[in-house]
Amino acid sequence: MASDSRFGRPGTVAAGGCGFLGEHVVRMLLQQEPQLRELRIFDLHLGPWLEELKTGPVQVTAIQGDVTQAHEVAAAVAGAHVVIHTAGLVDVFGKTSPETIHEVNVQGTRNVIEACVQTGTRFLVYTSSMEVVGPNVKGQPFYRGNENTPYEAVHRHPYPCSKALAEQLVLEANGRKVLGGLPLVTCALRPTGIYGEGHQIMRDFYHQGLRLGGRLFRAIPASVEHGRVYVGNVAWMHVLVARELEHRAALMGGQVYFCYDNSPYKSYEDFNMEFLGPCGLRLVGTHPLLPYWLLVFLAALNVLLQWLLRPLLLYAPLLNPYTLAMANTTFTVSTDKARRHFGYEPLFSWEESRTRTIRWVQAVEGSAQ
Ligand SMILES: NC(=O)c1ccc[n+]([C@@H]2O[C@H](COP(=O)([O-])OP(=O)(O)OC[C@H]3O[C@@H](n4cnc5c(N)ncnc54)[C@H](O)[C@@H]3O)[C@@H](O)[C@H]2O)c1
Ligand SMILES: C[C@@H](CO)CCC[C@@H](C)[C@H]1CC[C@H]2[C@@H]3[C@H](O)C=C4C[C@@H](O)CC[C@]4(C)[C@H]3CC[C@]12C
Repeated sequence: MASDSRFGRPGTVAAGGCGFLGEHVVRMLLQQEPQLRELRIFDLHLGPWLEELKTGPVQVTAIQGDVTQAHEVAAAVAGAHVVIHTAGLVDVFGKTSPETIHEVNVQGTRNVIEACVQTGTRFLVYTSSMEVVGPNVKGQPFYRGNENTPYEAVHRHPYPCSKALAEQLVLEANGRKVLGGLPLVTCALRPTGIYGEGHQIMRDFYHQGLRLGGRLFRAIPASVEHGRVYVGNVAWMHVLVARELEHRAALMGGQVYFCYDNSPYKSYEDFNMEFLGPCGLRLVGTHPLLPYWLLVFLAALNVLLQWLLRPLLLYAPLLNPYTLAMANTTFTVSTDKARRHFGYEPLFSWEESRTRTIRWVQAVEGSAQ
């Protein structure tokens, strides 16, 4: 099949295309890629919204499959031009075993790479994470750093460990010969905390606020900056990379890029209030209402409760030692590498990202007003 974009781009695979980010990637591809002829959406759980896509000009195929099953991945990837791999298990709450996280995130990514090599797919875009860098186990701040900022990237938690290993596999695969003898071109994108329509944790905070009578209580100092990026801009960056990898293989192959936009630098809680505030919630306190040692104690208690209750039920609250450390450690990026390498500019301004997110929270059932 011709891979010259003048004749239309043959198959694009969106692995994990039914997830929070994946759905935005799929919709962005359909909106912003006039050359797209065929889109395969590969996911363990297919969403009902896929049906509406099947009537458009692009041939959309939904494939229910598991990235841990090499043959299923190979069948989905065969003959495709590019794979955008956003499939993964995002779990920092102890819902899933470390073995399963490793299996899906690391072995799953290995299967995607091998599928590209065996079937002759030349371009692979991988969704990595800021957590490949940090925050590290020492809780050292990463203040407006870029892709070259020195930082001791040491992790113990299964999720960042799996993302780091998978990213390494993807970068090492750059240049491998695929079926037909041409080199594989790979690239990893590292979003910070993504927000926007469909963000489950934002939904959880909103519901928690409603349960607490329209209030949330400050737990993290306002001075701790946490990197956030709008889902539409993350999706746009994936689409641009998928498009440009072919033309700028020498420059972009084997590279990592932080995902960034013009979202403001704020603490995790203050940032959430940009959306939850206009939906009727209030963040109580200018300083943390509980002393840090008590939060550490409660986080440790939650781990104990999770362990004790495991035979009976899954207890996975937002607060645990890892999420507390993440929320309490400054980690923000400031970079223009994506602009320099492939002309990325955010598609959505901060105002638009904010408005869209607020509209979505307002539409989430039940309003505080
Ligand atoms: N959400 C964030 O803030 C954030 C930040 C940085 C990086 N990321 C990365 O972005 C990617 C997408 O994250 P998300 O927030 O959209 O998560 P998500 O859970 O909403 O989406 C992941 C998708 O992968 C699919 N999936 C899971 N296991 C699978 C398997 N075995 N086989 C096939 N599909 C499987 C899920 O069904 C889901 O549709 C992940 O790789 C994650 O590590 C997310
Ligand atoms: C102590 C609580 C008081 O309100 C606040 C807890 C907040 C945490 C639940 C979240 C703080 C930072 C978040 C993570 C961060 O945004 C980046 C991530 C990277 C990505 O690859 C997956 C999601 C996440 C780990 C994200 C998860 C939720 C937080 C830990």
